[in-house]
Amino acid sequence: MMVMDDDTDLELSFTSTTTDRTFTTSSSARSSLTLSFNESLLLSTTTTAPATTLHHRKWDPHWSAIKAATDGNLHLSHLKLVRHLGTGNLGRVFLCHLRDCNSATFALKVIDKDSVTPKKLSHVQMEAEILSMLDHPYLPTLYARLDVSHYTCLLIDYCPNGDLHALLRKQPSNRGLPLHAVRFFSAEVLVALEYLHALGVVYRDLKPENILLREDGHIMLSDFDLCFKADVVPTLQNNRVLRSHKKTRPTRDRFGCFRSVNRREPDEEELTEFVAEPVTALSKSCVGTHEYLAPELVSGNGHGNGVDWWAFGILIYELLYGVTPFKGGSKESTLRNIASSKQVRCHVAEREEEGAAEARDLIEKLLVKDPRERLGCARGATDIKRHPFFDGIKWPLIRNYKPPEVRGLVIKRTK
Ligand SMILES: Nc1ncnc2c1ncn2[C@@H]1O[C@H](COP(=O)(O)OP(=O)(O)OP(=O)(O)O)[C@@H](O)[C@H]1O
Repeated sequence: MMVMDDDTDLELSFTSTTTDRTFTTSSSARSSLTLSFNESLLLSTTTTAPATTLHHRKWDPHWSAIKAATDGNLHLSHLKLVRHLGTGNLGRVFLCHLRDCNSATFALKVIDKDSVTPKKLSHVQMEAEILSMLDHPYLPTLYARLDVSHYTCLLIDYCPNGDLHALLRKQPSNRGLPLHAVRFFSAEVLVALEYLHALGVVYRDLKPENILLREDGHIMLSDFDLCFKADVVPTLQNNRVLRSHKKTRPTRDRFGCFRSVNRREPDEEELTEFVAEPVTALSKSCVGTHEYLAPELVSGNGHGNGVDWWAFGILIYELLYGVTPFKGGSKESTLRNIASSKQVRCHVAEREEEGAAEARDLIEKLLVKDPRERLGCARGATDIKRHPFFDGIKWPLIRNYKPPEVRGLVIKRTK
């Protein structure tokens, strides 16, 4: 790869490999492309910047750096490309920073619209549209969309800590992450999915590769090209819930003996809860990554919000055990395993840490073949958050939790 950063021209050329991790990808051929932006192209840039004043991260120094460097109107010429970070289905991603401020780093996703199929072009539109809607700490901020000639460039947050897939591979004997880390990362993913679903966005591509890690160790979900949008009607629902799932105590039977099985305290309370779940979402296009596809996606008879909750179950499983539960010797056999699955059993070597039984129970409730019976499908994250695996998490404070210390994760602590 070669990167040239002249003050007037941005030019780079590289050889890259397209990936075929997703179901929609057919090509795994190497592609060699040259990108060059000359003066006339730079002048013809159309910049679409989201309304910064409304953004919850308006205090973010990235916004003020952009404002200071550009008078608010960002062009490609304001950016200095540093290196190629990776190549995806749609385009290439570069690390860059503002020419006038090298501490303000970003990721620039560059899509050559002339080199993608009409179907992939619709994925580009979807990704740009979804990104422009997002305003959440676990999701990327779209600082600008730059349309230059036949290129669309999306300027988003840069995550220097890689992704959860790479982090998993750094664990001893590929045995999964420590349980407290699984709990932390899956709780953050749950909150990100909750937000997406509240916007009516079904994500459809949950997997460790798409969970990037920010400098501070918190997650950032990426890749929105396979999403679909649906209607969502937020409601307030009254629900009877147990005060605490762990409140059990031995009870005496009528002969005065202690029963061997603990019974739950009937300690219920009525709660009014906010539910915003796209329960009527329906799509028939089969997209996603094989090992993460829900049975209804594999059968192709239509699917909705439930595919994300299934994938959430696969994710927790993979983070815990280092493998996915239905993986076969080939993509076809993986799909067969998913289609024939009745009820998943966590058969891999048991983990003994505290909380492992709760994790297994949650996985089993998420990996239910019938989406109507699957945890999360009816009331979304509201029900999943209440599962004993997440007991003790103070959800409104989760953004302030300290990320776990995990081998291979270097966290920059803020003072
Ligand atoms: N914001 C980011 N910060 C750091 N690295 C990133 C960022 N976004 C993408 N990358 C890197 O660039 C690579 C390509 O990302 P991209 O989102 O284009 O495709 P992808 O993750 O391979 O998914 P897909 O092909 O399904 O769209 C990723 O694998 C990742 O390594």
